[in-house]
Amino acid sequence: MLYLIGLGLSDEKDVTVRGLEAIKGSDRVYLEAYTSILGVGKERLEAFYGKDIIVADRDMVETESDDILANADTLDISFLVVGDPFGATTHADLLLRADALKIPYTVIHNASVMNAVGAVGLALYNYGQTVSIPFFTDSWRPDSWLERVRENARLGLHTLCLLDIKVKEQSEENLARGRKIFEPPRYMSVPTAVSQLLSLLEEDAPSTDSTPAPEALNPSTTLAISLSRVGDPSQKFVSGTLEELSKLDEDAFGGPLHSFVIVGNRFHALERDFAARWAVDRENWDKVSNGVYGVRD
Ligand SMILES: C[S@@+](CC[C@H](N)C(=O)[O-])C[C@H]1O[C@@H](n2cnc3c(N)ncnc32)[C@H](O)[C@@H]1O
Repeated sequence: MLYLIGLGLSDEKDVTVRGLEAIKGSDRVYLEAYTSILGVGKERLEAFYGKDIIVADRDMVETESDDILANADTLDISFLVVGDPFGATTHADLLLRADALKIPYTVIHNASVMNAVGAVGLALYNYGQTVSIPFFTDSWRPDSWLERVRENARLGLHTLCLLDIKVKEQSEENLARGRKIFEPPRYMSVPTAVSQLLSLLEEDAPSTDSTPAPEALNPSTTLAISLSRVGDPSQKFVSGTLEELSKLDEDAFGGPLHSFVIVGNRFHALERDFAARWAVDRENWDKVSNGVYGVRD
């Protein structure tokens, strides 16, 4: 049996009782370690679960899934995913492969950033498409996600922006020379994401749609809410205009992981008042949210 197990968002104790029982009974335990991280390292998980853990990087999951699934028709294999196994990344490939090999699987769910984002105060019902913001490079400034944000904005819907994670990346030189030397992991912070967004807005990249929506995103009147380490005791939320968030330094948000929400242009009064609690500048929040934003029933 293959168990696909969500670990939740914070530390080793967020695993569910069913998840823990499955892990304890497994012959091999893998930890998917490239789409998200917990606030604690693998050693803490091993000590709590009483099991050795094999770290599965992207390469292993994408190209060696048959090794992960080896003998899973007679043995029990656990594949651990931070958050929920279907939160953002689906791991559908692994399940399809298991299916093709006639290996039965069980999914054990847990909390995900996709539902814990509710903690910032905006109703989950009022979110549109989620986007992932990739790191810009010197030669590549991917912006297709911005059109998704604008589509949501036209409908008055909020956008959850998940931020890029780079683990086991090779420098161009090491890649070219075939050297398996990896750069330190990088987790995109809110300041980086907001400054990338503002630089795209400055360029005013033409929309592929003729609807005149770009004005829906404006540095001084678009509200956003950051969430750092949601689900952890150290979690932190900050709300304000894009401009206000861009002026804060990294310390205002603390360590990874970070996400942020671009508020749609309509607020339910409860959403507005709840999210006001994290405002950088409460007076400005009230001015923008009451003056620029519409009201949702
Ligand atoms: C590809 S998603 C993986 C989601 C994970 N499977 C889940 O269900 O939560 C990873 C991104 O989600 C966001 N994220 C995950 N956990 C978070 C947390 N605890 N607080 C804030 N953002 C988080 C970060 O932007 C991170 O780069």
